[in-house]
Amino acid sequence: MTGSRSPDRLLGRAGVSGNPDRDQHFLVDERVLDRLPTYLPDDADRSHVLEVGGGTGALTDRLLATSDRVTVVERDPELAAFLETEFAEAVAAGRLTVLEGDALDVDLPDATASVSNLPYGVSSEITFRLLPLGIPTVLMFQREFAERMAAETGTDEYGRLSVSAGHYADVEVVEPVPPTAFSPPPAVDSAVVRTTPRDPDYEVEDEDFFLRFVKALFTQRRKTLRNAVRNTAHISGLDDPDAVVAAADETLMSRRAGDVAPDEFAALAALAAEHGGGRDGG
Ligand SMILES: C[S@@+](CC[C@H](N)C(=O)[O-])C[C@H]1O[C@@H](n2cnc3c(N)ncnc32)[C@H](O)[C@@H]1O
Repeated sequence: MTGSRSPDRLLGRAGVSGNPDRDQHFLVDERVLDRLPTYLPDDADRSHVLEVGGGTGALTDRLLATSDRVTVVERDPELAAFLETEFAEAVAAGRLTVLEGDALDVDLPDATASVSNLPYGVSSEITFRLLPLGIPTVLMFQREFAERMAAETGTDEYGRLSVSAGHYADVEVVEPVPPTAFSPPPAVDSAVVRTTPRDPDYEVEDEDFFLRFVKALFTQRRKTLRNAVRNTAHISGLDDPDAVVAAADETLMSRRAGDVAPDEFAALAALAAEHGGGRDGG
């Protein structure tokens, strides 16, 4: 039977209690666990769902109940072995694959969606592996990170994280989650974020340059873009920042990074790339 395993019993059977030093805070609130898969967009393809950080499988169980196939990545060898045993039936039926390894290194499968209660220590790096896959995701983050990721242009929280995430997807905070929902409880509040992939108005050919360029401009978020482009050329790797400023729209150059939307950054990065951006930055 799937979708009904008690998180407390799973913890007991696995014989673990969670180790914060290993980013292990297990979700024990069954209502939150039950809701997570339902936050995927209605039209999401649930044929192959990726879960990063399987733990003792409380979420894996719910994903098996709501999708055809699940791949779970788990770095802790003991937990990966436990998942194989606990869900042996689903593994044998080809409905569950357990990948033991670091989610930052493993080859990710061609999943159609991801639902994950992420290890917070590496949540940013994992997110920027997932978003370029162009699949819908439901991800648990530290609340402050979630709010910065979903922030609207022009707000105090809007920054490079909002631009980078907003370039790939529409991002919404769908549920705040208190520390008491986890065992052991983390020191911070959490929140669930839904990302729905979008077709950006401007394609970015060199993603690394785009992310570096945005990061550089936000180091000078109170300056006009005109000054920020010039002052941060050494960070972004622009050969000829004056040429970029001259070629760009004058009104855009008079605005500040915090008021510029993701697509406008992408267009500016494309223009910068034509003027030597991305060749030698780092
Ligand atoms: C926050 S717990 C979530 C566990 C479970 N999904 C739940 O909801 O209770 C994060 C899990 O990710 C695992 N983990 C930590 N760092 C990881 C990494 N770099 N790659 C893969 N798994 C990782 C931890 O061992 C832990 O099981």
